Amino acid sequence: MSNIGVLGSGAWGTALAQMLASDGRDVLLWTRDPELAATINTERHNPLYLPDITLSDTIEATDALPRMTALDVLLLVTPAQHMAEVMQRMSVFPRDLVLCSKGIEAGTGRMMHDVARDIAPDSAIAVLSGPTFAHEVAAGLPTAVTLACSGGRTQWQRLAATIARPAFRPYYSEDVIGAEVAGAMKNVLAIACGVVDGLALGQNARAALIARGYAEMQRFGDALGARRETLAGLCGMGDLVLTCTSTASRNFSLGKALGEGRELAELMHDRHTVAEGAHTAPILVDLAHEHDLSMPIAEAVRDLLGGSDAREIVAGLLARPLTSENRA
Ligand SMILES: NC(=O)c1ccc[n+]([C@@H]2O[C@H](COP(=O)([O-])OP(=O)(O)OC[C@H]3O[C@@H](n4cnc5c(N)ncnc54)[C@H](O)[C@@H]3O)[C@@H](O)[C@H]2O)c1
Ligand SMILES: O=P(O)(O)OC[C@H](O)CO
Repeated sequence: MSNIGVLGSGAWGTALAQMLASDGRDVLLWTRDPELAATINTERHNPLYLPDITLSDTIEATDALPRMTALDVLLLVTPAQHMAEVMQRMSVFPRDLVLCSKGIEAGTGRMMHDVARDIAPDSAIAVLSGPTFAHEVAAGLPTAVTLACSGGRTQWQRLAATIARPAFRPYYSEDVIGAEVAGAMKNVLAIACGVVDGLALGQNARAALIARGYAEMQRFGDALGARRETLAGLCGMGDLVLTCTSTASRNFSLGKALGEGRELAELMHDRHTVAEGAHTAPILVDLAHEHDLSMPIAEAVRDLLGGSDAREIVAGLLARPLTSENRA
């Protein structure tokens, strides 16, 4: 049986540890906070990020990064902007790294698999992504994800046996870049849909935004070599359906609050949880420009986060010239 660990003890890392431990397996959970490690080990709770779940006895929390090197499989679940700095503090890496964060590194434009390959070139990389609210996974509710394996079927056979549980179904893919494009972009589109909700623009507008946002995802994915069928799957359309329609999404909620007129600085100051789309939107637009792509919804989110007025942004989107639905 593979030794497995999880790097990052926010809501998603903790939920994944709980899911993996649901069959009695030992799971090592790394947290950067020694006090949180002690709380998890003694009280079986993660009070800040997953307060309503009693954690399994077979989860051991640790703040000792060197312990994470001696595993077979390591799930990386830090916020995207912190993955490189945490990985750089490790000198040896497990054979299989499973990337579970959704975002693009600001400043460099690296996707998470680029970061992992740069720092741990000898490990086999997989991406786990899909419609997965942490609290539902932690509660054992049925969930399905894309598991994109750079090491193909051989890696899949190792990982599927390690990660699948009766209520947690990974689906095989080899399209690492597609899974990453989908996961990063859906967060940006969820902010846009939240704004529509905050401005009370209606459900037609939200559906239109999801469909036109999906067209931007396809355009960006084509430029980076993603497969369209990946974007149509769990990690793309599946996660858009979830995140663009629910206030349980941090990205959607952030957009909604902005649409209601709250200030970004105040919203960011008050939060301890991550809304990845806020970090991804500016670099996504930069990358789109590099590839000469039209991505007006991503640009709208970037502008909103930069302080532009939400109603003016919507007016600008609606005033764009009429065009073909299926242009490249
Ligand atoms: N929560 C979900 O439902 C969910 C589901 C799927 C994917 N994800 C993705 O998982 C990733 C982690 O999100 P989350 O929801 O677990 O986070 P979270 O918002 O619950 O918690 C924030 C985490 O960031 C950590 N952190 C803050 N500053 C840090 C630093 N300088 N270095 C390292 N870590 C730092 C905190 O310790 C904490 O663990 C994100 O990319 C997110 O998009 C989340
Ligand atoms: O709360 P969000 O917006 O970060 O979304 C969480 C997950 O990515 C949903 O699949």
